[in-house]
Amino acid sequence: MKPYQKILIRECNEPLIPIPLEKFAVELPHPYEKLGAEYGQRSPYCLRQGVVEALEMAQFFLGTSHPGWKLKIYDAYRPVGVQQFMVDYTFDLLLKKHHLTPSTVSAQQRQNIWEQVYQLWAVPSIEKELPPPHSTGAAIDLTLVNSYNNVIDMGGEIDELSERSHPNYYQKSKQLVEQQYHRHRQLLNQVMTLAGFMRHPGEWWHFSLGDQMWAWLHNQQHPENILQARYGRI
Ligand SMILES: C[C@@H](N)C(=O)N[C@H](C)C(=O)O
Ligand SMILES: [Zn+2]
Repeated sequence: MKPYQKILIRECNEPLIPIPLEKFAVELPHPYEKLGAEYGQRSPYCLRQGVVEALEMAQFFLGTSHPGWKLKIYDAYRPVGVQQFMVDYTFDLLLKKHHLTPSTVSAQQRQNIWEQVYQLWAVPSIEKELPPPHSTGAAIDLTLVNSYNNVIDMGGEIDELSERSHPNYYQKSKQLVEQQYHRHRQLLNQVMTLAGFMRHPGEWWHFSLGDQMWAWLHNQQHPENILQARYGRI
């Protein structure tokens, strides 16, 4: 169990609604659907109503400092079944990367690979108190595009299993290009934070508002004003 999963959830029953995609840039086709993940009737481009409103606010803040730039949505709502699919997919990917198969992998190697998987992905738990963040409709993975719709280089890909995914990976770099990556990560964080989101401490692209991770991160910064989560699994 991760520390943020100790946060109590007081479900507010706000609806999951479609993100108005015409206002944003969007990764299409959806990266996990492309891999074969099945979403049923719900689109991955949905979020809780209050989260969609905050996202629109973040986009507004971005446009005021960087005219024409947009948030580029990579992933949002993710049913637990898709979380399971992506966890299994990542495990298989790592097996292949190490030239292993299910029949040749040792118990120790298997455990090391699972540890790597869960460094990046939340556990696909179906327990109500332990929802994977994206299954609450309160988490989003995203990046930035400029006014020519070119994706801004953040010095790493979304979902990359490497040290570069850490938000401050380039913070102390002396290289100009890497300082620029850091500034772009900061810009994304700044507009999202202004709108009320909190960034995942290990992933520059993952933000949430109102879920357990958001409340936990908020409470670390504001121990005088302890919050609970308002969005559980949906
Ligand atoms: C891996 C990335 N897309 C992501 O969303 N990670 C978080 C921790 C998750 O799985 O909820
Ligand atoms: Zn995420």
